[in-house]
Amino acid sequence: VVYNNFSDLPPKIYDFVIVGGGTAGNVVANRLTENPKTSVLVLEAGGTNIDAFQLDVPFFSDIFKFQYDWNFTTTVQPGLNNRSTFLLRGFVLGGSSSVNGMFYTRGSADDYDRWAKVTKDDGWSWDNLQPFIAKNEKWEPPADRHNTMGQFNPSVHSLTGVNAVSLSGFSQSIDPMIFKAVDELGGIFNFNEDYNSGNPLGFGWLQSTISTEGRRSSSATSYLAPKYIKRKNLDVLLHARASRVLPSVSKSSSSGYAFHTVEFAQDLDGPLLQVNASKEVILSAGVIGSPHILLNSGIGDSDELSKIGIKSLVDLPSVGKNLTDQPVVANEFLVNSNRTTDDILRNATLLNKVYTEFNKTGMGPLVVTGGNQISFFRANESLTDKFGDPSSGRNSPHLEMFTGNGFFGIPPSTGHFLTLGTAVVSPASRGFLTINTTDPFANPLINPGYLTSPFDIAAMREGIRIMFQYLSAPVWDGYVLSQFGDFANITATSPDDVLDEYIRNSAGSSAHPVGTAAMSANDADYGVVDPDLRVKRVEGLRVIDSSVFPFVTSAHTQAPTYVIAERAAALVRAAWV
Ligand SMILES: Cc1cc2nc3c(=O)[nH]c(=O)nc-3n(C[C@H](O)[C@H](O)[C@H](O)COP(=O)(O)OP(=O)(O)OC[C@H]3O[C@@H](n4cnc5c(N)ncnc54)[C@H](O)[C@@H]3O)c2cc1C
Repeated sequence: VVYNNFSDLPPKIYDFVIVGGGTAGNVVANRLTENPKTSVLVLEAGGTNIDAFQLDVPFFSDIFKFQYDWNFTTTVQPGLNNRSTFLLRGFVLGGSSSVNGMFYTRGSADDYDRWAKVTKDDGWSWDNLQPFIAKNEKWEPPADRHNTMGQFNPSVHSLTGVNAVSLSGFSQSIDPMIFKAVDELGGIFNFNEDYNSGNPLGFGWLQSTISTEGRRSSSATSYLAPKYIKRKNLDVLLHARASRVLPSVSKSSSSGYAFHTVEFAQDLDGPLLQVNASKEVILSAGVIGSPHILLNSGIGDSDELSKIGIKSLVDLPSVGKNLTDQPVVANEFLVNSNRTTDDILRNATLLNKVYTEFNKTGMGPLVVTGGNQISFFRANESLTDKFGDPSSGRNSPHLEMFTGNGFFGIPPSTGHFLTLGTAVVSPASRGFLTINTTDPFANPLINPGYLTSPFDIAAMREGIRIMFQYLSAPVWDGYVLSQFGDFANITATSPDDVLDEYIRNSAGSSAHPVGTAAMSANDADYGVVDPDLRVKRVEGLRVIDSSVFPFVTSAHTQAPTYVIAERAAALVRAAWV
């Protein structure tokens, strides 16, 4: 049952209280309540009262996201020519899965094998996670029911999971050109039938968390679908923003503390309320929310906490550290075509027409998120020889290039565009999150650390040069007219300092931050949670969300977050249920 007011909740002690009804939190809530004897309360800071138009229509996910995100203050970024940047997060039931770009990318097999190695838990390896990938994914035909033969490998997909995944349901005018260029060029531009097989390198058809009806599949629409949310043992309280977890005495934990109580507020000026969990509190408030709650609660670097007047209960210096995001640059080209997505956003009559089509049929240009392809590349060995290799292995990319059949974001008033975005998906840079006040509802301070490692800026330069190499394919002659904006004077042979200036003026977040409450081996002297995602040195508290990634996967982060949540739910069930 979904509640808006604490006073309406039934007077009972829940077995588990999950903080955050986002991507991971809803998976855990769903799986734990499969057992009718287990009761779960989810506390979600956001609501559900967001315009369904903008939540459901795939095309708008990246355009209107700013309206729904909790724009945390970030410190000015020295690496980005002193610009401030925002880290976007979903602030609504479903969390970031309700507002994200819906790309479904698992990363490479090596990414997970590295997790297994650093945690000394083989359960996190690619092979051992396959059942959890399958429990999450429900492969569906694309909205336009086109023939998908050769566009994906069915043997690496699951038809039986909860969260819908499909290929693009609308073919775009540039699709044939994208793959013609691949044929013309060969080499690193090889066609990859399925980048989700564990070997992502090359060019493939994009897979997205979109249903056959052309709708967004978020953790709210899938894991909290009506058949699940009606369970008597599953309650969700909206507009409930947790401030702290509160300690009690523990005889079994090395810190002497257990955390079974969550303090929260429904109205930031209103009273602080409390709920208890008889078994565990699970933090699933995301890469910003979870470490923020830990720090507010006195769990973090004891020196840093003491300095701002917070009583340190558990000295875990890794809380908030290791923040890893993937910097991205959207490179814009003016093109000789009016069959791009730009006019949809500029012409109200056209938008109305395609929206009516979408509403009636679940088809048309609104069932794509901008582009239909994705590609992944290794950086040249000279870079990894010089700076070391931050990737997880030889089959893992350092770079992504995505294609957009139009401008990335709101287009200028004239012109038709092709976007070729470049991102460093295996970055070496690390940022951090901290707090500077005892007010638990003040925004945390975030420094994403983009491009602070020399590898990352060199890799981004290489990504841009790879993009120019790709555009040298004959198929683009006559289609691409010129370059746009700050990018206008950049060439493949621009000197490094010119490229660096462009990159530092243009790069931003790909919205994939992870790692601020990272898992590590039981005997490691760093890390925040153990391989079972229990907060180290305390009793009764786990973190299950994207903050536990020890390293970012070399791709977008929702699929791995779902996989973490599926396995974590099984670990919790094994411990208790
Ligand atoms: C705009 C955007 C675009 C993206 N595009 C893609 C993409 O195309 N493909 C991809 O794979 N990944 C994408 N991502 C990243 C991906 O969606 C996230 O990595 C993933 O969803 C994170 O899941 P999570 O469970 O860690 O956190 P979230 O899903 O963000 O869930 C956290 C939840 O906790 C709630 N919360 C936070 N603080 C509190 C508190 N104090 N008390 C109570 N509740 C709280 C939030 O409201 C939220 O519901 C994108 C993300 C964004 C924001």
